[in-house]
Amino acid sequence: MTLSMGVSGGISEETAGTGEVIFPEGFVWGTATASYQIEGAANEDGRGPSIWDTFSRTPGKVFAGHTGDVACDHYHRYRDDVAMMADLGVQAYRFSMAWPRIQPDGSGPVNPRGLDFYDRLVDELHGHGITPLVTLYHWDLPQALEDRGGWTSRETAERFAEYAAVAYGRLGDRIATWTTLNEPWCSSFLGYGAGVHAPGRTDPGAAFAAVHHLLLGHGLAVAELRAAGAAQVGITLNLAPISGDDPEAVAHIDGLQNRIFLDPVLRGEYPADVVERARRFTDWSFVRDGDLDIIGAPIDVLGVNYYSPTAVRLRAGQPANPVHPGSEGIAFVQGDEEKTAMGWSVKPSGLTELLTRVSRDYPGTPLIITENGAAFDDVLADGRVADERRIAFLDGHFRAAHAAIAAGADLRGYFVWSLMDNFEWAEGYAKRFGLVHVDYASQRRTPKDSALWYREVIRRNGLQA
Ligand SMILES: OC[C@@H]1[C@@H](O)[C@H](O)[C@@H](O)c2[nH]c(CCc3ccccc3)c[n+]21
Repeated sequence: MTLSMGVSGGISEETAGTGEVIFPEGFVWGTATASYQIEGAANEDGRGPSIWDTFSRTPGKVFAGHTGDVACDHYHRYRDDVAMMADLGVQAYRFSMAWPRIQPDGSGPVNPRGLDFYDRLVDELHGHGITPLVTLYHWDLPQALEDRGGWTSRETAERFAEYAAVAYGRLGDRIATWTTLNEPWCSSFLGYGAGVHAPGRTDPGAAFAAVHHLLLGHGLAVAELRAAGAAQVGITLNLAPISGDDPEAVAHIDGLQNRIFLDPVLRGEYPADVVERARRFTDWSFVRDGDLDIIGAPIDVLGVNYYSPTAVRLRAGQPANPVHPGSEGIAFVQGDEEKTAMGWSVKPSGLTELLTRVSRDYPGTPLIITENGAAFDDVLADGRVADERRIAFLDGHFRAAHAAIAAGADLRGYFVWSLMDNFEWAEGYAKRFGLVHVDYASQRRTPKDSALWYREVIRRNGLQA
């Protein structure tokens, strides 16, 4: 079953907020994880160091000095984790491959034991009837490449395409859907601009160069995957609806958050307003003739990660937000909506707004929600986690996704972030996004109430009244 399966079947009468909601026949329900966040075994079987191994060891960068050295020990526990997914009725599983397992130095020699792990994982998934969806890059760049400029260097884009070909060569016969990057916005603006993610650089000009080379890597990898016969290729972008009274402020942030990625990938061009505003930080000389044709090569599916909307307003004297270069005078504001443990506003209607906007402005590309979920302060008591807030969060967002489908969005599937609690980047293990609770001392997994609820949603292909 590939995710490009045409959806058929009627849409039940939309009843906002309550009432029965049934998704189209063939809609795919899944869960998502990422290599550095769950695998552990950081120094095992030939894996090389990544920028997150380096960053998490840099004092002050990650909560309490947490690292991904052990994480959920998924590298050793994957069989039980896959069996747990099957028990939860999960139909598809989005995971990422660790480039440093497959090419420890990011180029040249391939580490067969690294490929062997994903071989075993994919066979385990198929053995349980779970469809794999792979992300080739979910932030764990081999450190050796960062030592040579990382994503600010064109060479990294070229090495990424070679890595994609190596991964496809071993697993292309068993993985139908290949997404290249997870959230180039994070890799570039958090990693090279604000410095709050690996590699921890704080240089807006470097961030724009990283944007381009990440996108170029995507395009070069798509060409390799197509040449090798991949059934479905795509990319995952974290996107958000941007609201505010000042059109210029909204356009500025919408440009940096959304259009700087959507336009190249789906239209083969950078948005002119973003290019102009960025000239304070870069001369864009890293863009070469033909690059945008490579980046804009057609894809089969766009992964959308949505968590929370963004609201902005003008505020005199407001310093620039380091994540958004050039955002002087623009304040990021939050309404009085409920907040998650990350401090993010809970606004399901933002998902409907986002999906309908993408469908309207970038028609013709099927969408899948590759991440949506929430961290709450879960409590394990008597072998149970009564995470009612997560159930309410997901219920609301599933209804919002259904409303987008009813409005014409070509949405094919939904992957809840995350299968299990895991290493939440700069927050370490302090934030829990999982449908399944992980006790890191014992590595015991406990499906939360939300996991049991999700099992019923999947069985019903929708929500009860
Ligand atoms: O923060 C929850 C998840 C991460 O665990 C995933 O690895 C990552 O793909 C992901 N992206 C987002 C939205 C963008 C974002 C990420 C991290 C920090 C702030 C914003 C949320 N999440």
